[in-house]
Amino acid sequence: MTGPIVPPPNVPDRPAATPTVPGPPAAVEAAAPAVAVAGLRVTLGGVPVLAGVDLTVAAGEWVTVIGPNGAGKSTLLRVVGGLLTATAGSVALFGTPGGQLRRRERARVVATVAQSPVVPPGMTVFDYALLGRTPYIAPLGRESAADLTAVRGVLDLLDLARFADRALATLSGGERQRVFLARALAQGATLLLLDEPTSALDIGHQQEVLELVDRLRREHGLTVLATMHDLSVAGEYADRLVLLDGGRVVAAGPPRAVLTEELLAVHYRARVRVINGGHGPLVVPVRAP
Ligand SMILES: Nc1ncnc2c1ncn2[C@@H]1O[C@H](COP(=O)(O)OP(=O)(O)OP(=O)(O)O)[C@@H](O)[C@H]1O
Repeated sequence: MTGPIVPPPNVPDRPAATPTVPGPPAAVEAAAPAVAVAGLRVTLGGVPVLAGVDLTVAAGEWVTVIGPNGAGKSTLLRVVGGLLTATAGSVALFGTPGGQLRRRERARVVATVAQSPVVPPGMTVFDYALLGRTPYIAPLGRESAADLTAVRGVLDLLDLARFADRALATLSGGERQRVFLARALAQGATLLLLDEPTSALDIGHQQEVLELVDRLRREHGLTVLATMHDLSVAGEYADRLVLLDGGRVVAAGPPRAVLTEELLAVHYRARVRVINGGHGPLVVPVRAP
């Protein structure tokens, strides 16, 4: 990305839910956590995937869920984003029970970048990012000039303007991953759910994208709930890490408390060295002697 980073036009100025969200008065909403998950259980195909998860994310906070393959990280994000219904337990977004949010209202509050979103065949990059504006467009209506401006702004922000007219399917994996994020930012939601958002990005674009998200968080009150496999990067950007294993939270706290050689040996069966980094611990895999 070149040039100054500017926020997309529809990212709200404050972290609390927008007036479109039903529920308690604004003063109460502002104090409510962005995400409050309690006793969450999910059973899929007869298998317990989440086995009683509690999780709170404060408004404006960045929390990253880590854990080995199959731990339940994506499932947790899907439930928080309203894409999957829990077997038991509760989810509230900015103080409003998730079940009370209608689809359009939810889309103004929470935007999800899934691991492998479905790409409609033949759709251009611009039109895909424009899908993020759906919650603001009346049924059977057309997008407004403000919607088009918002999409252009987000594509500029993510260094994607030159791809605007290209079919999304013709982009590289990393370029496409930035387009998925563009659609989520165009949505202007206050809560961003990022499931492995940088897994296909080169190290430079990885830093640019995460710095951009962090800047939007600091300057515009975005709340971020992410999953990541790169533990060093997870620790550098998150205020808190939540370590999930077997559908349960087994550790949670600041990166220094969670990224320890002992915990990573037990839960990832990994041999690592943890060293001090600028913003958080750095996790270096080491071979057996
Ligand atoms: N529809 C389903 N039926 C049965 N099991 C499922 C279903 N969907 C997911 N699972 C299982 O639930 C578990 C958790 O999956 P999930 O994708 O949440 O894990 P994850 O922590 O995100 O993993 P990864 O790091 O590999 O992306 C896995 O063991 C997965 O096989």
